[in-house]
Amino acid sequence: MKGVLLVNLGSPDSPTAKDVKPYLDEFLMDERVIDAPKWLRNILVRGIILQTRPKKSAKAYAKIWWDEGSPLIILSERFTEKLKKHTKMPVALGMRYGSMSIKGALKELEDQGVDDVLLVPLYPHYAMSSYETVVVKTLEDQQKHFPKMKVTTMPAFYKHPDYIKALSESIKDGLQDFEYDHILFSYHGIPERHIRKSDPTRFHCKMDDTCCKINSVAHNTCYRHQVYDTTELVKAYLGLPDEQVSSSFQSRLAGDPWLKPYTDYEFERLAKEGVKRLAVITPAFVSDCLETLEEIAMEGKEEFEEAGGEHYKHIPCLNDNDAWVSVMAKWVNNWEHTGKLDVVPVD
Ligand SMILES: C=CC1=C(C)c2cc3[nH]c(cc4nc(cc5[nH]c(cc1n2)c(C)c5CCC(=O)O)C(CCC(=O)O)=C4C)c(C)c3C=C
Ligand SMILES: [Fe+2]
Ligand SMILES: [Fe+2]
Repeated sequence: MKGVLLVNLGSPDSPTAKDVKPYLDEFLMDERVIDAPKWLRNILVRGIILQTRPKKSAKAYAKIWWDEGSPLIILSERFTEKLKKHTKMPVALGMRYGSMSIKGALKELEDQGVDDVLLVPLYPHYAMSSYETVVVKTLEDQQKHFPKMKVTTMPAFYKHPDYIKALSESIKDGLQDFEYDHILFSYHGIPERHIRKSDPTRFHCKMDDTCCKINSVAHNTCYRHQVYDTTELVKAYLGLPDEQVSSSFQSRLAGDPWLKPYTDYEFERLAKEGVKRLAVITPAFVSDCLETLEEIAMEGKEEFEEAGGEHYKHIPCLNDNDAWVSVMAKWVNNWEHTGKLDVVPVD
């Protein structure tokens, strides 16, 4: 029997340093997130980052935590429950890190008689630290614990017309009561090195727009290329003028160069250039989470206003938006009936 496995990133069990520490340990010790050799990762993560970060992160989590729990978990669960109503297949939700494991979700599917699984990483774009690590971990767990199961993976859907339409319409709704001078598309950042590592040709990605205009297989795994595609397609769908839209990258850690421009610098630049009314959207995330609710909706607002901006609005992620649930239902039901995944045309 066929079934669907949705996987998102995960959250700590509570917004306390005690629970944030093991969660961050699992997250940052992932070789696809901090891609240093294991001995160096140990020093960087356990010897340096985890000495101070859990306390700081717990404070940030406490600012956005809901009575029911982590927003990312609750919103992913709401999406899952709605999707279940649109498909006859069993649907389970797992998280890459934390206690809602992928293995547990696979077991839930197995208990319902599922032996043919459609894995849906809940990320629109391919990055080794998000999409790829979900696929690798799911296949590892499947081979180790459910060897008779078959797993098929949904490709990154960053430019699928159905996704672009749902995202654009949700942005339009979010902007109904907000007159903006500028819309900033703020994507989660990654180290530039990850882009080079994910380039199968080794030479294509130049970290600028010149490479993106030349068709290449590299784009199938290029996070930078894919996020700029999302921005351009939403811009075209909504008929937004070039000069009122830009993209940037948030949430970097200290050390390596990460994808630029950096979101916090953009808040300052835009305000200094006279933007008074700024709308920010965060399409690297399908569910609101720490990075959108704290870093963008709270910290970003302060940074923009301190630099001279006057009105600021964070547009929510797709979360359990009905049109988005219908799109996912269309894709998974199409796979159930035809075995095909008409998701993203590759370059
Ligand atoms: C090397 C560090 C990190 C990389 C690379 C990275 C990529 C990446 N992350 C997401 C999505 C999310 N990240 C979230 C939180 C978060 N991310 C990092 C580090 C890297 N992420 C850290 C240390 C944290 C924890 C919080 C903190 O201490 O600041 C979240 C939020 C989780 C939640 O519970 O709400 C999401 C979602 C993507 C999509 C991505 C690559 C494209
Ligand atoms: Fe992250
Ligand atoms: Fe490119």
